[in-house]
Amino acid sequence: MSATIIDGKAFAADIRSRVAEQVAALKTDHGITPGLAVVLVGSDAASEVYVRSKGRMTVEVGMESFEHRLPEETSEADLLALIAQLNADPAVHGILVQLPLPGHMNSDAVINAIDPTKDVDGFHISNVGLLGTGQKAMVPCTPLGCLMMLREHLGDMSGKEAIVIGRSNIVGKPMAHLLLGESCTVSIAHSRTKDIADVVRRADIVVAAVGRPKMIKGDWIKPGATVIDVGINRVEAEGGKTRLVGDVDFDAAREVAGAITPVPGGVGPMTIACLLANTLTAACRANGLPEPEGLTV
Ligand SMILES: Nc1nc(=O)c2c([nH]1)NC[C@@H]1CN(c3ccc(C(=O)N[C@@H](CCC(=O)O)C(=O)O)cc3)C=[N+]21
Ligand SMILES: [Mg+2]
Repeated sequence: MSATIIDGKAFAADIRSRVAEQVAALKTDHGITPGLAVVLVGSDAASEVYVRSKGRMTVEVGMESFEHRLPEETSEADLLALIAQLNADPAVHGILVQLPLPGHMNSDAVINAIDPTKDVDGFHISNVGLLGTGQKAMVPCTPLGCLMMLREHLGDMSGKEAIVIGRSNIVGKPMAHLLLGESCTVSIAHSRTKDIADVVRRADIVVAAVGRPKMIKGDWIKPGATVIDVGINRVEAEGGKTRLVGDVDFDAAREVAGAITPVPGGVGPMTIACLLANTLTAACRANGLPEPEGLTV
């Protein structure tokens, strides 16, 4: 039996159209245009691609896009000064500083300088604390996108065994909190986990976020499990080309799983859609308006 393929690309397009509708209403009813500022320090080729597609989709949903490209050698003080300026700018409702930052910067200090109400990545310690205590937070975009796909596909997740593979602050840890919020029994596996295949085999829900191509094998998957593949790994392909593969061995896992997300076209597009949803949420909250429907946790 072959798994249902969860179409993140189509789901993301649907979320963006719902965001666009609510942005239009915000404009006509309240004269507010949500604005998203993206800051890119240095010129990593992959980062350039993401920043461009974020900028394009921001404009497509009717929001204002502010792009700030700073040279690699920018000082941390100069970056902090830009963040202070964006924090104070009423036209900017969301701020995203593209990670990773150059090695000479203290990323924690930079992220924690963002006004937490504008922190659409949900990486500020105050948003991490709010999520960890079950309070209203800005939720990191990738885990939020994964949760939306899981809810759509599974509905009630109460009592299900969930495993998150990877313990990063960006995906693994916030994902585990979100699954706890759905009343799953949650485990986090990582590079030191013993007998990881057996641990994964118990899970009804698998979220793979390790950043290692095809690490999760087909025979690690419990028959019928739902598999969310967060990995976006660029690997060499035939003819000197490159292609994207996930953290899961897709061809093998799809023969066992009940449902699985593809790479590309799974989690990646959902991440960007959730960034736009978070920016809309931030604009609503900043103006004392109700939360957008169906776009927050
Ligand atoms: N502060 C910060 N926040 C981020 O959210 C953030 C970041 N820094 N740094 C870089 C990573 C990476 N990231 C992606 C988003 C969408 C796709 C995406 O849409 N991928 C497409 C394929 C794109 C392609 O072909 O390269 C897909 O999976 O279908 C990929 C990667 C967000 N990141
Ligand atoms: Mg790890």
